[in-house]
Amino acid sequence: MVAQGWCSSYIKHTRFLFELKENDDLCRQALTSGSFYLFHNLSPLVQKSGSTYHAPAISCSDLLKTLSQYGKDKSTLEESVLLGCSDSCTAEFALDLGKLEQSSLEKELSAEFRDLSKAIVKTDGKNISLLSRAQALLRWHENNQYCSKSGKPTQKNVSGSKRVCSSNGMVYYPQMSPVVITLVSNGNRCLLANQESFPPGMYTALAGFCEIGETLEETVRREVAEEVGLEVDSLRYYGSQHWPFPMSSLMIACQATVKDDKLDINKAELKDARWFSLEEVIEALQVQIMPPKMADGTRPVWVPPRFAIAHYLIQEWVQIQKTRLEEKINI
Ligand SMILES: NC(=O)C1=CN([C@@H]2O[C@H](COP(=O)(O)OP(=O)(O)OC[C@H]3O[C@@H](n4cnc5c(N)ncnc54)[C@H](OP(=O)(O)O)[C@@H]3O)[C@@H](O)[C@H]2O)C=CC1
Ligand SMILES: [Mg+2]
Repeated sequence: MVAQGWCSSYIKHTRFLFELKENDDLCRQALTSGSFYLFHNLSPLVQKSGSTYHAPAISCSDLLKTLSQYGKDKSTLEESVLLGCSDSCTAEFALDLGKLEQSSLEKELSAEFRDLSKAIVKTDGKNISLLSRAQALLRWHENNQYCSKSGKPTQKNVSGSKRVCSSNGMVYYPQMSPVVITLVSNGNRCLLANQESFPPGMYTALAGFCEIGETLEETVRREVAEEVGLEVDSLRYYGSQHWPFPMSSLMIACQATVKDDKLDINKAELKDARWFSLEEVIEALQVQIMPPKMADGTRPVWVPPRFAIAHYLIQEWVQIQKTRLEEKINI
């Protein structure tokens, strides 16, 4: 039985979504009463309110009215992917209208399609995870329209939780690549690195993709050795985050310690890596994103902003250092 009407608990929501994913007819029905987050060639539709962006949820009836202006009908709704549901169990979908003319759509919807990597800085937390998930799912469908074995088209189920090859029945599920992000500390300093591709002045924890067959612990040890030539001594899991750029990754964040502190930087991977004191890290956390150049032409060091798990990993390290210092004073 699908959960009906008002439901508030996490379990009810989860079961409701499970049924929508499994049952095409139910999901088709949910499309006709759902709400929609719209994209245009993977750029989300956002509305500006003050200095922040908000992603509007468009009702099915409003969407159908808009689509009718372009000669489209409710069959277009089936190109959507299921994202989740509201507190009142209204199914939420994402739909990419990239085939329609962007500027006229923006006018019609009184909102703009913005590149997610730029819009994310000004978007509120709940909308960030929703849009990240939506973009990753839409991108995965766009990139997996053919079976890699038969070369024949794959078909999306209604919710978009999988695609099936029309000729050999192979099932494809949306993928994300596991990536470890590790804040290495040698006691009272932590290691932050900068890559050629980063915005100027941005330093962050060491990151690297997991290789096939590796455990997370092995990836952390390998990446730290590969990038800065250090042996990890101890390791602790901190938390995780879905990261949509450039493709979909699951960022797994860890705190690690090393005994040695002599860096041997792999210049093919990193532009720079440095040990930072507690005071330097506190200062970097306070610098705005993309700060202007200083008088000497360089930029102050800054760290990833609040939408990136790296920010919280670095903040946690600061908190631990402060607690240690307080404990020392109290002894
Ligand atoms: N959310 C956050 O707080 C942060 C997120 N990140 C993210 O972490 C990710 C990984 O960091 P990075 O230092 O670049 O990783 P790596 O150190 O693993 O280096 C990237 C290289 O690994 C190769 N690679 C191996 N597997 C993959 C795969 N599945 N997808 C893409 N490339 C792969 C590619 O090499 P080749 O080009 O030779 O194929 C790529 O250039 C980045 O996507 C970055 O955006 C990073 C820091 C903070
Ligand atoms: Mg790396």
